[in-house]
Amino acid sequence: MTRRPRLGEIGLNTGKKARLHRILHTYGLGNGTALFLPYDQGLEHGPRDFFANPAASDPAYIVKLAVEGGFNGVALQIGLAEKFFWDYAGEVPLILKLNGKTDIPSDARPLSPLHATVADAVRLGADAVGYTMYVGSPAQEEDFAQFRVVREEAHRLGMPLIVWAYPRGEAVETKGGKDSFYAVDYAARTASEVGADVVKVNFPQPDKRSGVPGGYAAEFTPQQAVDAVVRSANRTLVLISGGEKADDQAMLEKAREAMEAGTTGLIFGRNVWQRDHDDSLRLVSRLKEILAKYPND
Ligand SMILES: O=C(CO)COP(=O)(O)O
Repeated sequence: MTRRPRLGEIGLNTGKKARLHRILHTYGLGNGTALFLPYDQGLEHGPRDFFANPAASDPAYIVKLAVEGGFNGVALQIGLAEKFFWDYAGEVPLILKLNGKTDIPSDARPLSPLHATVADAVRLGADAVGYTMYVGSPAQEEDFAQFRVVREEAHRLGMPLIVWAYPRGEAVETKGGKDSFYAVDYAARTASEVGADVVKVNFPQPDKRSGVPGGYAAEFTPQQAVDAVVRSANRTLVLISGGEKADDQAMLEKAREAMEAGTTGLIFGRNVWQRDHDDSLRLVSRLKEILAKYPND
């Protein structure tokens, strides 16, 4: 296992350190791990994600679930944060997603435009901001320029910056696919190089190409692949996302492998809220049993 970086050694300014400390050590299990509830799928995928559990289309239901489940944070876009976080402010950390897009246009030139600022996050009492970066997109240059402005503002205001690092674009598809180990590993490295405090990646899948260089060997076990991703992220903390709803056993195994490999935590949305309320909380307790085994100071 790659040793997960400690908060005290990742070069944060005071505001960033205080906020990340609150997220990791005051909320959730308080043991330095994190379980986040993301809720930007209504923008990113549209209403179809709520068909499995219509109650989840109500943001108030989700923010309450984040409090009841003892999450380390709930990730919302500005519109929902302004209307629904107020009732629970202080009870669960807010991660304000600053950019986002729909999946209606073709994915030829993925770029996620900004809808909010770090100053909005401060006003709303957020403990972190989230930025989606499409690594490898033909619009990467614009993305990097947009990100630089956010990074500077986050630094100035002492706000931890979490990058949702998504490999995207035609070039990525010819190099193993967006969820391949090559692409996820590169995205984690990119996020750390450009200044993310925390990076969120999908669980890496085996590379579909044959004859890839040794470092991307297809014989890696899933856990070895995540281990390499954590190493690539170096002093940027790594979160693994849940993805589409899958079998519980498979999800729990994914969570265990990720934590065993040295990730700091999990960001599971659809797998948590695309089921009824009590079932969501049951899965959350099982995920927390896993996190409890990997404390971090
Ligand atoms: O971070 C995420 C979306 O913003 C991950 O969500 P899912 O777990 O639903 O894939």
